[in-house]
Amino acid sequence: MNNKIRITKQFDFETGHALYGYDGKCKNVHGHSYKLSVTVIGIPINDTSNVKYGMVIDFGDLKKIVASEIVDKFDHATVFNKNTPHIELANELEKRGHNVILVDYQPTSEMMLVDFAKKIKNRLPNNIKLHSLKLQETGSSHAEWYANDQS
Ligand SMILES: Nc1nc2c(c(=O)[nH]1)N=C([C@H](O)[C@H](O)COP(=O)(O)OP(=O)(O)OP(=O)(O)O)CN2
Ligand SMILES: [Zn+2]
Repeated sequence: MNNKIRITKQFDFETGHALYGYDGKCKNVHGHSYKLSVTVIGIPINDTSNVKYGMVIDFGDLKKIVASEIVDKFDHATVFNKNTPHIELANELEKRGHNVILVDYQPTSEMMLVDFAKKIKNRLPNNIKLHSLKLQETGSSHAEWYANDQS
């Protein structure tokens, strides 16, 4: 029987951002201890001679993908929307040796998830699908991306 199983790994990273044009305190540069949960779905490997026997994907291999695409880049970096005047601040910080990420979206939890989903999907083997992502920004706020919600 082909039992589809979802597996989840959680990642942590510390990232700064600012919401340009926002009407609240998050228009200021500030940071979060983000928690990202990545859930993939697939059929556990059924070949007893495969070193990954019984696994959908080795948690370690999932970690390598998410670390290289997201955690290693976003941890201790500050994210700015490059289509706003924050580009000047970003350029100045970069000039002074700070770790800056320029994106072409407002760096809310929602839009970061859209970016992360695309990056992770591009790296997964064909037989494994991205099921969902959860990005926890504060103790009381998180956003979720579900493959089934996308049209
Ligand atoms: N839909 C969204 N709303 C807000 C986002 C976001 O990404 N998506 N982001 C922010 C700020 O960046 C920041 O995260 C503040 O969030 P908030 O939950 O309001 O944080 P507080 O600590 O002020 O909330 P408490 O109610 O005190 O827990 C704003 N909105
Ligand atoms: Zn914030």
